[in-house]
Amino acid sequence: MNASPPDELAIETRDLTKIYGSGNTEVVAMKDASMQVRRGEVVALLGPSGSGKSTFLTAVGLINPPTSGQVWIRNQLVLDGDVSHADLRAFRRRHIGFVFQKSNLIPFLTARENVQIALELNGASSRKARDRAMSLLDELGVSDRAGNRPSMLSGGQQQRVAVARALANRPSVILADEPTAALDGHRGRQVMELFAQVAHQHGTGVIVVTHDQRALDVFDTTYEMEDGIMTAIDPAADMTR
Ligand SMILES: Nc1ncnc2c1ncn2[C@@H]1O[C@H](COP(=O)(O)OP(=O)(O)OP(=O)(O)O)[C@@H](O)[C@H]1O
Repeated sequence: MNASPPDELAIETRDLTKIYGSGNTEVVAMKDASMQVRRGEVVALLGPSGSGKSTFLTAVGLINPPTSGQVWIRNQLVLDGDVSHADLRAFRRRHIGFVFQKSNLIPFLTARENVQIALELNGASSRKARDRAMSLLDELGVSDRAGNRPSMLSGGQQQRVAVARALANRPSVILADEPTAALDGHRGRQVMELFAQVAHQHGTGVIVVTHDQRALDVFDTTYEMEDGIMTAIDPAADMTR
């Protein structure tokens, strides 16, 4: 399924710095944050509240550009400081899937329709979108809930549908912001394992911001942020720098 060279980078950030405000109110939320994520690699990003994790994730997600530094996606320079080198909306839709703390599914659509609409918004015909939505739900173990609305699903099932939706357009990268915060330990671990499985199978680079230390063995690499400074805490990460 992954026809690209195995060491191709899904995402790379070079020296991302974000400064909010100026003068007395200046906050350096992120300083020279550099990360490389290979296709198929799953990365955890840890750090206390206010350490800059969301600032990093929203910069990588092309939502909140850095003050300086570069974001590369699939070896293409996309952001250099706040200067865009691509149509960010189109690029985001094509290359990035998001998973949030709560599943953010559309409440009046069924599980299948929630996945299908992501595909249709990207130009797929309704028949193709429907077939792919069903096959993703099947892969994620929730096809039996395809016809149910989110309120009929458990938290873990909702997150599985959210992962299916994030994968729908075959993104290069999935960014997940505390996706297991609303789940108990067992279900949280299952969702983390799912990220690893989909990353490996689809060749997707995954970055998961988490406070959950219990499932860290699922990740290929772990980074930590503290006061805006990001450090790789897995020795293997040094190989990629
Ligand atoms: N829009 C903003 N304006 C000014 N300061 C901000 C803004 N957004 C974030 N900050 C500050 O930047 C720093 C990093 O915040 P950020 O939200 O990235 O941290 P975080 O690690 O994601 O925290 P949490 O785990 O609580 O979500 C904090 O000091 C925060 O107060």
